[in-house]
Amino acid sequence: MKKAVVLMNMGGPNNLDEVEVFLKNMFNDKYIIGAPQPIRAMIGLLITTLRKKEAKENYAELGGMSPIVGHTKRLVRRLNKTLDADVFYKMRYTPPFAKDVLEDLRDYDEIYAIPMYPHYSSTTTKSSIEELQKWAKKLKIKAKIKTLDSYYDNEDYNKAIVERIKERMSDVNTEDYELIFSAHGLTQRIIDKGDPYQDHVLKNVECAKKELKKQGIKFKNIQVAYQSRLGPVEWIKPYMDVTLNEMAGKKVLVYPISFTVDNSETEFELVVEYKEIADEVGIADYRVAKAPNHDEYFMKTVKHLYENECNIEVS
Ligand SMILES: C=CC1=C(C)c2cc3[nH]c(cc4nc(cc5[nH]c(cc1n2)c(C)c5CCC(=O)O)C(CCC(=O)O)=C4C)c(C)c3C=C
Ligand SMILES: [Fe+2]
Ligand SMILES: [Fe+2]
Repeated sequence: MKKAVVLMNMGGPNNLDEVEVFLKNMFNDKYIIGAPQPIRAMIGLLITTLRKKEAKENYAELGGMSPIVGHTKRLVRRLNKTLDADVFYKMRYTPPFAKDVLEDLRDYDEIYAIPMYPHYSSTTTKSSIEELQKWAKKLKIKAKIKTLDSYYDNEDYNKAIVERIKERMSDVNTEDYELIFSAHGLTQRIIDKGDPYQDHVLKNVECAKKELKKQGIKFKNIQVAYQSRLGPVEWIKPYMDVTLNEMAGKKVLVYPISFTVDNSETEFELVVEYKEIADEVGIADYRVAKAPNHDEYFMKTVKHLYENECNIEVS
């Protein structure tokens, strides 16, 4: 029996020429921009045109590509050494796409598609699974494809979060710090239509708080805020910049709760852009923890998800 694990993520440019491809594909996704065609294409073109120059400059500062690429490849390499399946990854908006990876999986019997999103959202998990399903059908892939919705409450995943917090705070007393769990934002409209993402994020924070307590780690205060707001519409609140503005004179640790793998939203938006706000506001110390990446507890989580939790058959 030939088994493959496919990690599914959003993607990010592999080089500066791919920045436009990334943005175009993202804003052409019906789960990101809900408007029907051709309005969606027009909105997509407008946002891509407005966004691409700054986005390119940001990715240039990150070395000409998204950090998501290297972190994902490293995770795949390490998982390949520990799982009894061959491990691959596919991205939603940049290569390798679902169709590219599925071509390599023609002689496999089972494919375990594991979202790199711990929280379910139509904009991420659903969009990725549907894409995989569509191409599996088109390419007549014989393998059974299995997946799962979310794992924000997995104990090892929450241990990985706490490991990353401990790692960033090893030289200071956590009790002097405010902890902000920063989640990627979503438009309020998507939440109002029933998307469980925010509910899952808040439940994840409760699980992480329990794990911190279990390990005797205390912070001055713990709260949640949402980053990555874009355009003039309402996004879920509180906004990260507003929260930081209330932190003058305080010491702050930010943990990127939406992500299992570091990417431009963590390594650029949180580390560079929000640091500028922190400095302007007069935050006494501003730190950002790493995402789980290849932490041993996260590797254990993926192993567990593959072995026990892929109960949804999609083909
Ligand atoms: C309408 C816009 C967006 C929605 C909705 C959205 C949801 C969403 N995104 C992630 C994870 C990631 N997003 C990333 C980048 C990114 N996201 C948006 C917009 C929306 N995201 C933009 C415009 C960008 C590009 C940033 C830029 O500078 O232009 C990334 C990083 C990719 C990388 O290159 O490293 C991730 C990861 C989640 C989890 C989510 C909803 C739950
Ligand atoms: Fe995003
Ligand atoms: Fe952002």
